[in-house]
Amino acid sequence: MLRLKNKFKFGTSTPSSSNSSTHDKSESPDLNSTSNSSPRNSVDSRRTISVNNLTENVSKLSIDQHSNNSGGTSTQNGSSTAINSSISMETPSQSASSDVINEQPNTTVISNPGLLTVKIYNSNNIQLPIEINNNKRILHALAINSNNASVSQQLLRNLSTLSTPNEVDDDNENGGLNDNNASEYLSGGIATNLLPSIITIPSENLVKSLLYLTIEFENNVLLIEPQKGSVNQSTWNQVVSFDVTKSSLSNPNSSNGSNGSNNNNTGSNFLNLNLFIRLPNSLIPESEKESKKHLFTNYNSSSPNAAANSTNIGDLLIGTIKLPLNLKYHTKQIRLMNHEYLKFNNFNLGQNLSKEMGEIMLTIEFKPILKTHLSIDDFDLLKVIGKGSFGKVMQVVKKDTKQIYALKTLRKQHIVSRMEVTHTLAERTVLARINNPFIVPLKFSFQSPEKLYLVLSFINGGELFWHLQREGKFSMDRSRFYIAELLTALESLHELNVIYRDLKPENILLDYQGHIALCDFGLCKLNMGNDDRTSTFCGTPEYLAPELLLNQGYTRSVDWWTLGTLLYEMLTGLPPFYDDDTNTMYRKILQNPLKFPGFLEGSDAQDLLIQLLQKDPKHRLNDAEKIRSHRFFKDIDWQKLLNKSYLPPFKPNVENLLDTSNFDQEFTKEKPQDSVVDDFLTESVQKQFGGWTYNGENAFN
Ligand SMILES: Nc1ncnc2c1ncn2[C@@H]1O[C@H](COP(=O)(O)OP(=O)(O)OP(=O)(O)O)[C@@H](O)[C@H]1O
Repeated sequence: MLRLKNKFKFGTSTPSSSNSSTHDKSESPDLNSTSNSSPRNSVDSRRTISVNNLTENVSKLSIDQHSNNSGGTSTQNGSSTAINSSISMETPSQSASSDVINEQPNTTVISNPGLLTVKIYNSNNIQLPIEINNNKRILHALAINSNNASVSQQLLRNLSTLSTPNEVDDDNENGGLNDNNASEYLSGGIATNLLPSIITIPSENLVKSLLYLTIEFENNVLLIEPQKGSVNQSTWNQVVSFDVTKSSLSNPNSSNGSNGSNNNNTGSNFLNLNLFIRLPNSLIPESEKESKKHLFTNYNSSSPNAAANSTNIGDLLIGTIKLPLNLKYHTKQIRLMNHEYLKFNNFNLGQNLSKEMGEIMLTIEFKPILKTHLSIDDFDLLKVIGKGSFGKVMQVVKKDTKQIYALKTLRKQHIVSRMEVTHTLAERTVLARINNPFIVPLKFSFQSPEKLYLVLSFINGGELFWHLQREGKFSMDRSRFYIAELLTALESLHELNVIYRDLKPENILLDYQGHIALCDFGLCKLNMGNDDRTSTFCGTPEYLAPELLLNQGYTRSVDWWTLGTLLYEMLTGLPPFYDDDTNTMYRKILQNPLKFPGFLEGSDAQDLLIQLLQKDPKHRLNDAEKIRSHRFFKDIDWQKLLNKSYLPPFKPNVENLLDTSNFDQEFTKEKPQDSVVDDFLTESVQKQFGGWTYNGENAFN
């Protein structure tokens, strides 16, 4: 059975719309009805239900078409105004709402936002973490594709003298020398030594460079290739830049909890460099493919393509550099590192071994940017990549720094008329506060009189929903990896007293490397302490926890129920109580026992699922630390996970940061434009959006 994606946010259509699904909290599902209101195979079968409960009701807001419009820009008057207006978010009409973080009036501005520039000069002594096949033919092919004629000639000469006629080619039992199989194998470890030290790096369009380096900062990943040289020694001469905003302004060492799990300030404050080699498959011995598979970018892919081509296990990770950056307090341009060599380490060679794999020379500079106001004119619009409930999501490039971002636009009038002001502000507030490596980072937010804009890191590996649909289900290892990253994301939200409430594959993106990036914070509930209860009926039908359906009030425990539901769906292909008929599904969630397919019987996963999918929240595994300690995760080193030091088991097919092939063509073929709208909102309505603008300056400690 397959389900299609929910494209509409349930409950955000206009109240007058016949299709409106906005329920008051008192509106609990009619469990006696058998109406097929959410057919599995209809486009809206995975819809999010968003309901404003009475305390969240902002229905007092109205659009006065006749009043004078002076709002909208009034909040963009500089940093102190931005902070003040952020505090004044709790306007009279929202004073009863608890969906506004109680920010401290005396919060200090801790730094300026700015630009981080990394210059990469050259790398030396790069080693390979595996033995490679002594295959002369492949080395020969690489040599003739080399961009360095003299090195190429030298290698070809060396290769001819290194022939070992005694080595027998698999395809030629006579071992004779002929054009097809001429002594393809070299003796001993010659090829392993030759490759790093002699093979030059092809640079013609036809052949990709053997080496490439990914540089990641706050989930923005850039890929660069060397200009010339050998694998062992190459010249890069590349410059890359990153916008620095809130998450990079905090001290990376300040809040790594004692158990290595407190993660509000981990991960994103580091510059991560990963050096890979595109090693031809025929150079990788089968034994190395098996024993070192975790060093390859697609080691555990369960995709049909990977199965069909099991020899393609991806690129090989040579080593990693993880550099903590403390950019606090720099008000002037500063050089943080000047032509320094940093060592690559490989942490995945087993038994807690970390092996040096060579070095690279860098210069790192930080330059504060004092421009405080952004507008749509600061961006070039590249592609439409999605549609949200209140507007488009576009791939854009920031004109000054050339950084690629996702720009989410939200039309104020739609937000107001659908009574979603509180949820919308909550989304911006959570995104600005949170700092977890598996949550899509907010870089900036700004507004015009008609629209709100969120500038987010552009995550282009596709939705987890899409990958799950394509592959049916995921392997145990792959599911564990995603669930572990999501567990830390939910935990960091809970540490901020935020409930997420809408975990589902549609809201989970995969980044360039295959790590999780949780997005869409439109249903978050703020100021929810450990045992605080709320009662808004919202979420997605398949993922609703029993206590939410019973309308008896619920706590943050609903997020652990949804985590269990998601794990079940990843492992089996469907959520645990799935039914085409929504009300039947609700009844099953409330009444049916949890059933497992045979392959899960007796597994650690089954035990964890039983504990997460307890219908009574009192009996549920409700504590992030306890979940982490469950034996399902026994092999996970959580600090290593937070450091993104595990190579993801599946690498999405992404060419580069501009690549939009993982997005629906329905969107990408649309012309990207910021549509002109003629909405008119009163000053009091504009005031509701006062705290929206964010450029890193109003970061809070
Ligand atoms: N940071 C991002 N990088 C890449 N694509 C993104 C990003 N954010 C959103 N998208 C794409 O845009 C689509 C719509 O975005 P989003 O999920 O935030 O909208 P939505 O679910 O309607 O949001 P809302 O519930 O706030 O209306 C996503 O499904 C995703 O494909």
